[in-house]
Amino acid sequence: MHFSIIINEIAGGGNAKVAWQKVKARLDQLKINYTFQITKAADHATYLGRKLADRFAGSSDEIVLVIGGDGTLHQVLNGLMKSEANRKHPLPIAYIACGTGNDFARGYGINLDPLAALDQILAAKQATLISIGHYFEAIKNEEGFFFNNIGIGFDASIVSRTNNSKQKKKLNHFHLGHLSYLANAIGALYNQEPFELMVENQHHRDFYRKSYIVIVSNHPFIGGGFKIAPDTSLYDPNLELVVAERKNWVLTLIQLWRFARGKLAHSRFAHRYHAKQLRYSTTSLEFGQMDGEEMGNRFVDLTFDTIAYPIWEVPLTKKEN
Ligand SMILES: Nc1ncnc2c1ncn2[C@@H]1O[C@H](COP(=O)(O)OP(=O)(O)OP(=O)(O)O)[C@@H](O)[C@H]1O
Repeated sequence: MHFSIIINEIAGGGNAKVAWQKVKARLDQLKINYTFQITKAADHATYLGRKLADRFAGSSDEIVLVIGGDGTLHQVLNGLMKSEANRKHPLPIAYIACGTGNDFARGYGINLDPLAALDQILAAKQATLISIGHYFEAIKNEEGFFFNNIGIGFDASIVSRTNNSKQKKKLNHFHLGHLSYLANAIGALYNQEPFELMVENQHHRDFYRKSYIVIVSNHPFIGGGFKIAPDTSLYDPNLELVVAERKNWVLTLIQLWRFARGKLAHSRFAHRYHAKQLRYSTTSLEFGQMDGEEMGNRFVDLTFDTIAYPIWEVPLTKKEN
């Protein structure tokens, strides 16, 4: 078995660099066969993923190991999936989570200690098939894949603020990335105007005039551990869409309180869709995020479904997680 490793050393405010030193020492000690590349710029991981797929897709003894945060994982996946060969015979991905939010690690069951995560990878005898999100955006004619979630509006505005805040680095140092998310949520509230949304689910259309939380999830967690979609999992081929409308401050505060406690989806203050295929569109420019990566300010007409993807890592049991 050979591991092609992609490392984003700046993930988690530098956590990934420290993790990589430990992992490298262990790999050398165990005489594991590997090569590695360190990302040199934003989005470089997409390019590296594409190159690996071009070279190795279809090979049965090649694993792509990602060391970084959810954003790096997202980029590597999308780089790999740019290759037709990888779509037919996907290279398994292994992951050591060293980011700020680490939502995929929570959703899958990956120890946040890098050496313990490496043990989970080395213990795997076969790949575990999970469900990942696939989207097509009709206005810009773009498609891609996501492990965690895609959000527009409020959530994306938080991501943009969190990614650009100095506070993130500080809180990250104390492993409190989710607090940074929460702090920026308050700031985002002041700037986020509600917007019109059309949701299509099995030929039925719903219209929301004042939506502000619109999140499609592939597993329960967002923003460093908030449970936005408690009823879906990486083994469920369905996605979960949660829409919340902004009507007045009292309702907004109740919604956010429920969001923070992981209880928004099941409350009467939100609308929830659980389906294998979904579509939604906006009529105004809105910020978007995918797996914590910014999509920019744009109109969207998004169609979603899921596909299976192999992960080379023994998941933690519910008790261990
Ligand atoms: N050498 C580099 N210089 C600048 N940016 C980089 C470099 N390598 C990667 N990046 C960027 O770093 C960003 C953050 O990476 P990532 O999302 O993995 O970490 P994080 O934000 O700390 O974690 P999480 O997404 O789990 O909260 C990505 O958008 C990626 O494009």
